[in-house]
Amino acid sequence: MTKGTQADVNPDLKKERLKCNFNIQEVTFIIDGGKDKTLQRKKIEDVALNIAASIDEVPEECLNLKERYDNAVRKSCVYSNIVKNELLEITGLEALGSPGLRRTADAFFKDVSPFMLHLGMFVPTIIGQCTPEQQAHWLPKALEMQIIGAYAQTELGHGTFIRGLETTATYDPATEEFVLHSPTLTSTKWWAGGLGNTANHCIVVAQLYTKGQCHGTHPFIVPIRDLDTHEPFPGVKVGDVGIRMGFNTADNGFLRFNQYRIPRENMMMKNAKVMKDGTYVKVARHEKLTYGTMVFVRVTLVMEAAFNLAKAATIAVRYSAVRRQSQPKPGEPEPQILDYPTQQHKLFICIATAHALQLTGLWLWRTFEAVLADMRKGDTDSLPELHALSSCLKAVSTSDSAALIEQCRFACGGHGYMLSSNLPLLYSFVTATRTYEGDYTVLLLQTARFLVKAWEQAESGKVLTPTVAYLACAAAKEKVVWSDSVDGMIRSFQAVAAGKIAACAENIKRLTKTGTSLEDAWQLSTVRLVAASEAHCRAMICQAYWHEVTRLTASCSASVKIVMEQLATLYLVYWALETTGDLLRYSTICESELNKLQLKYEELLALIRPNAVGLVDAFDFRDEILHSTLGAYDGRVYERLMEEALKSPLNETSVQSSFHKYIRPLAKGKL
Ligand SMILES: CC/C=C\C/C=C\C/C=C\C/C=C\C/C=C\C/C=C\C=C\C(=O)SCCNC(=O)CCNC(=O)[C@H](O)C(C)(C)COP(=O)(O)OP(=O)(O)OC[C@H]1O[C@@H](n2cnc3c(N)ncnc32)[C@H](O)[C@@H]1OP(=O)(O)O
Ligand SMILES: Cc1cc2nc3c(=O)[nH]c(=O)nc-3n(C[C@H](O)[C@H](O)[C@H](O)COP(=O)(O)OP(=O)(O)OC[C@H]3O[C@@H](n4cnc5c(N)ncnc54)[C@H](O)[C@@H]3O)c2cc1C
Repeated sequence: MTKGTQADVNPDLKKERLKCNFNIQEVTFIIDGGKDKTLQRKKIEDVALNIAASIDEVPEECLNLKERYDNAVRKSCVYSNIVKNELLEITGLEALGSPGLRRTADAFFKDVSPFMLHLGMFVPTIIGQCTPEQQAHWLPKALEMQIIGAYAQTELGHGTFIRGLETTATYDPATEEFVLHSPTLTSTKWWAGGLGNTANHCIVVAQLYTKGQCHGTHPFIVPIRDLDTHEPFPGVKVGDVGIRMGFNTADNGFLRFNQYRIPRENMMMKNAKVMKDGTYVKVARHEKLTYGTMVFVRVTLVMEAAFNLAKAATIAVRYSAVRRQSQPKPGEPEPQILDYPTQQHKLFICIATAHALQLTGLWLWRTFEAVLADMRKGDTDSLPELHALSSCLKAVSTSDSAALIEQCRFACGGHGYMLSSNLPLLYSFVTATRTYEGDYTVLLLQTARFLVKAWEQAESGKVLTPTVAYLACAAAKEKVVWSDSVDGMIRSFQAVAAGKIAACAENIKRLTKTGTSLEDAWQLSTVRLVAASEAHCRAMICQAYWHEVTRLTASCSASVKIVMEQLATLYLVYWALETTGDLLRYSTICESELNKLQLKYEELLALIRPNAVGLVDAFDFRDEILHSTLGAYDGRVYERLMEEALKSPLNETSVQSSFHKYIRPLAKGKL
């Protein structure tokens, strides 16, 4: 946070900060995952942001496409040197996934670094899919930036359906090489970040053929450009996919192979090997371990969703404290828009959701680490549950985050539409997360597979894994008794999820009994399955969020415990009100209880109101990271809007050349 002197701060924001009745730093520690994490993050920010402050002479958005890309590469090189020489020194390799690194990256790039996928997927895939010997070869080069990599899985014709990928890698035992080939237009690799112009290496997911047999998709490390000249190698055709809604500095690319050869050792061989003679050897115990990088990234995307939403909430809440509009009481001054309950309704759920996703994301990360530890011992039993968990949480968190960031933009009125508010860019960046790394619907359907199986196990009295244990109680199929206590609301959300899952299972059973194939019965139930999966995910977020708040505030000051619990309760009540139809169907809630719930919601808005600015201050974003005229710590909104407007290239001269060329001749009838 760039606090400046108190004299510079907008008086309304100053008053808001005096109203705040809890210790902001304690909340920051909770959100970061502990005091040590906060201190480490701040240390990283202090190192990196000194340099970031002067990194852009002209605002990114005023450059043309090519200039923006070149500028992003320049900044990426500066930034990766800082990462390599200074930040990794602070925390070791762990820094790659640290919040400090994520945050400081945003100070350098308003959009996205073309190196993001190198650190975000290329390096993690080397760690997850290579043997120790392969890691020893590739990892130091990647970390030293001697090579830059991308992750090319998606093709023009297929993204979701990985088994349908068309690129082939055919083993030739005579030369001990794989021959990579793109047999059709639709087999062209498409979308990989960093691939278009930046990367010289690429992880390519291709159908593996050896001894005339196809063994399904496997990952390969493929050199695509000469390290000195950067020219693509013969047999490689690579380029940019064209202008996108966002991600325009991410360098998303396409890639085609024409009988292109790589050494046998470039197959990533942790989970499967091809021997010199072409014999295929499966090493992994679980069929889907080659999908490991996707699971890893889905897990990280939950906290990524929280992070971006927290930024938008900070911008919109600070702006709403500064902005005054309308005159609800004649003769009185215009109120701060934050005083309108409708504005509170738009914004406090954003703060609460950012907390819910961050705390759930930290819990998911710990679960991921535990599953990874089991897998290192050869035990893959908990992988299906992790896949189900990470799939639905990735889907719901990214979808909620995108929708609420857009809500924050609406909450800022016209000024929210300015690029300088940073809300449009944030939205275009986050809305992509709903699609990449697994589309929303597709991932919810993956979780649904797990849920239907779990329901069948519950019905037959089998022991259930922790995240679906609630289904055992629901097998009685009676409406749950409604209570507006926190536990009561969570039980009701679980009853809704269980009821929906049961209805799906019954529908599938009914259809198959009357002669429909299982595949068709599944398809005919998918609208309900997605809804069931979403309800399960919501119940899980509510439970994890409340559990974490209780655990983490046990040793906090009373005021912090109160404000954290108010927010968590708001989240639960909000979702109860959003899903009243479901509650009426699966719980005993009635009209009077719904009215009581609405009142409780409105009371919570009023209780949170004095702490709203304190709560977003607790996200602890420095101005260099927020990049927003509306959201800076000092609240000098109007001054900043004017300063940014004056930087527009259209203000460089008072008369544009187009006036003399077109408008004047038009007026004189000479055009
Ligand atoms: C200088 C540096 C600057 C900055 C850097 C700083 C910071 C950056 C840090 C952070 C930034 C944040 C993020 C960065 C990361 C990425 C950003 C952008 C890029 C995105 C990249 C991509 O999108 S890569 C491509 C991703 N693609 C997908 O996700 C495809 C989705 N499809 C699938 O996953 C699968 O095809 C499918 C799951 C839908 C179906 O698979 P299929 O093989 O057909 O399986 P099924 O037949 O459906 O199921 C069979 C059983 O297998 C089980 N299953 C499926 N998947 C898994 C799995 N992953 N794990 C375990 N089990 C799995 C499934 O449940 C079935 O089980 P049953 O028991 O039911 O049979
Ligand atoms: C900004 C961005 C960056 C990306 N970066 C990378 C990258 O670095 N590397 C990489 O390999 N890929 C990358 N991707 C690709 C991304 O992973 C895919 O776009 C994503 O997995 C969705 O696949 P698709 O595009 O094939 O969509 P499709 O699967 O064609 O989806 C289209 C529609 O069909 C529906 N649908 C599809 N299958 C089913 C089904 N079985 N049941 C019901 N509905 C279905 C979907 O819900 C969706 O509504 C990126 C994409 C974006 C947008």
